[in-house]
Amino acid sequence: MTITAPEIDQSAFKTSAIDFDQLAASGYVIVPNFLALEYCQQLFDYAQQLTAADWQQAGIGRADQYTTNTAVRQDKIRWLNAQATPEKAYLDMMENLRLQVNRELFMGLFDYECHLAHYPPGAFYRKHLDAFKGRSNRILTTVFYLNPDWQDTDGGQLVIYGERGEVLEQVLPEAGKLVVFLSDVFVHEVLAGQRDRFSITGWYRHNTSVNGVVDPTR
Ligand SMILES: O=C(O)CCC(=O)C(=O)O
Ligand SMILES: [Fe+2]
Repeated sequence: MTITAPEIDQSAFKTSAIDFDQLAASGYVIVPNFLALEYCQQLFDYAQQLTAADWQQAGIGRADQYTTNTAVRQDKIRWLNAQATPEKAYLDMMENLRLQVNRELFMGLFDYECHLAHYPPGAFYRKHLDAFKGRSNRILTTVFYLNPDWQDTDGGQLVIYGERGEVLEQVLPEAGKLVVFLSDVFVHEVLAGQRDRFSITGWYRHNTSVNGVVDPTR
């Protein structure tokens, strides 16, 4: 079954349909034109005008286990928050999607965190899982791409691997495309590209707070 997201308010982006049956059956789904290019361009332009001070070197691990390791990943990131208008529009859109996923697949997703990512030419992110079974509350990964006119020859593919290490998908980071997958199931990597590559990566999470102490988000 396929449903279309209702528009939640004027500021929210209008999104196109996601095939929830496909997500349920294979654990991932790729939606080529999730968001209309005009909205995508707004996010792309916003990312372009950010300055060096707005970005941080991406790291690995969370909270006290956080380290930066440029042999593993070389992107720069910026966590989104609702204070900046284009960031809020994206967060609203993904909140809307959270409610849809819970309605369609009963996943009990509790919240969402996401960051912009900038991979300069040559930057990569080696094979990894976003979550380890039982050790993370990250349930569902979303990656949304902002890059207009991205060509095969630009590289920068997201490669998604299956259980036996076989390549399931090679995804070009084209503007408007959304990829959703189970965070603790699919090993994936970002290949080096020829151009600056912009995306928004996020995670829907379960609530693992204990005695009212909320699990750290990052
Ligand atoms: O940008 C992508 O295609 C994937 C990024 C990723 O794997 C991550 O940030 O964990
Ligand atoms: Fe990842």
